Amino acid sequence: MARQSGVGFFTPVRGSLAAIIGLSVLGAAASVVPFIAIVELARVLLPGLDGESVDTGRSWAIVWIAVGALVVAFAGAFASGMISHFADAELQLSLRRRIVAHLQRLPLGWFDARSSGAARKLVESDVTALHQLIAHAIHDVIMATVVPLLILVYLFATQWILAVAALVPLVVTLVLYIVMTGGGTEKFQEYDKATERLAGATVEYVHGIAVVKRFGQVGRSHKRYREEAKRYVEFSTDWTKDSLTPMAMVEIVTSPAVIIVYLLAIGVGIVQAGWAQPLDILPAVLLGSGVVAPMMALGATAQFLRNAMKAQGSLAAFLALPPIPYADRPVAPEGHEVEAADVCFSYDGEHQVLHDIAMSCRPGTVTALVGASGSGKSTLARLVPRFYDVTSGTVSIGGTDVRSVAAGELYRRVGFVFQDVQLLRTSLRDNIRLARPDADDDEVERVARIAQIHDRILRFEQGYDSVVGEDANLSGGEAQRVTIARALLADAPILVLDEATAFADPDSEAAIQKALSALAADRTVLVIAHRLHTIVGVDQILVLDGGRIVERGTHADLVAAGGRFATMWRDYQANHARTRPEEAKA
Ligand SMILES: Nc1ncnc2c1ncn2[C@@H]1O[C@H](COP(=O)(O)OP(=O)(O)OP(=O)(O)O)[C@@H](O)[C@H]1O
Repeated sequence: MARQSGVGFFTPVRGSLAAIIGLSVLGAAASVVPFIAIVELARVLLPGLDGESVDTGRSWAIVWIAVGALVVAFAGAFASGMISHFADAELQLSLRRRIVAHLQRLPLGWFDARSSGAARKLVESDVTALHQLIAHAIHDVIMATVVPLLILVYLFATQWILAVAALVPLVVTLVLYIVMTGGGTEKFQEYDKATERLAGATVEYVHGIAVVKRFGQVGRSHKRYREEAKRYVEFSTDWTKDSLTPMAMVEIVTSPAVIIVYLLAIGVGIVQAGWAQPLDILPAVLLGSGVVAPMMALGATAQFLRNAMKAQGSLAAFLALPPIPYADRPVAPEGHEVEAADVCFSYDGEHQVLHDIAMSCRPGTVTALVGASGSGKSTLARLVPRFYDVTSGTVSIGGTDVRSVAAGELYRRVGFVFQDVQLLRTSLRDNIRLARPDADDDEVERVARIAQIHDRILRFEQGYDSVVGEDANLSGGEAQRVTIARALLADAPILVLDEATAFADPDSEAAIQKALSALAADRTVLVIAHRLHTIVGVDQILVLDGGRIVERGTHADLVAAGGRFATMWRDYQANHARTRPEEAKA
């Protein structure tokens, strides 16, 4: 499937590719002609040494043909180089557009499960890797095949024994290459793996340095890095050692001087044997080294080609990801009730993460999802804004299946604030009014006040015009309050919230709680609750365990029932009486 969608990659530059191939073949062919011309010129001029008359007209014709061929060779190489760079730019643009268009059609969950680095790698590195293929490799490969082929045809036409002799260095080189690369792709795969492992260990070492230092594990992490570096060096050394002798042999058999002397020796032999005229040696001496030389230039190209193939594979796999389907005839929801009926869900089609979920969240109420880590709270919450589609059953808003609601309509109705806060590298003002770019400054400030972030913003020199990541470096809790302000301004009637735990310094946490309460007023709210004191007053609590709702009711109901929630609450209070007495009492 991945392969199929890769087929269309080059469609926008098909014409240019044909031109590149045509011009490269022409240039390659023309580059051989001057050498043939020298041989032919020798045939015309050398008899003159013996006092015979020389056909000057023919001599000049040959010279002009050689000059013309040189011009064509240079022009062909220049034009194909130019077209290939234009085609490369065009291909990169078209691919980047396809990637971005496809990104927009993917389920939001795809982004959730990946860092932004994954998308960046596709758009930047993988697309750039194709540059070498279009801009250089096609021309190089054509030169490396057409030139030797034409030379061999010419040599066979003039003196077949020398033609066979000229083939020998090529065959020897190919055999030596096979020996050096350990019989094909295996060694390269091993090399790739060693490089990847070393890169992984390096990243882990550099990124994790703060954490490992904190836990006194520097030695361990450093050890892994050292081991991988050692393994890499050992692999490279072994490989180099194994290929040292064949590499030296390749250098020798492909050296033009060696080839010329070798062909001269054979030439002298066959002239002595009376199988050829002295002039018949000239073509092989002049052109013989050209059989293997262009092939040698392919060495560096091969590595770029492998990268390009890999990039093409990952781009094809990405473009083959199924987009989220939207209804041809969207239905507008009537009301803001959120319901789930018989919902089952699996990320991978094998392990079911949610089982037979039924829930109903009425407008103007707050529903809290609680449960152990991994019980499925985030997954269930993410089904409402269609980060993923249910495997079976339905999630609906206002009585309409979310799959039947138009994308824009769905995001207008369902706001979400998750913990992995995403702020854009633009002004705080624009970050807040992302969903409503027409909102005026007063409105932006109003929501920022409610979200408890206004004062903090004013403390930046540029205030609301501070650019995130440049003028304004926000803490996790502050960033989350900016996204709360954004959600307030977007004014979606349904809200899915992930209560912050990651940024739980007491001041920030209290501010976030206040901001969240403001956000919740008059909406249908589904909140993933981690700290139970914050949900004492909510309208209903759904307790999840292993992807099932095992209890539901108000806080008082559930505590009175003495079931799982009651135990959670007791444990929570016991823990927090020690750490945060004011919360436990709440
Ligand atoms: N993107 C994903 N791909 C595959 N499996 C996933 C993905 N996200 C979560 N899971 C799995 O689904 C199950 C439910 O995870 P989920 O994040 O919904 O639980 P949770 O109750 O929200 O946990 P936490 O409180 O730790 O956030 C877990 O077993 C988790 O490993």
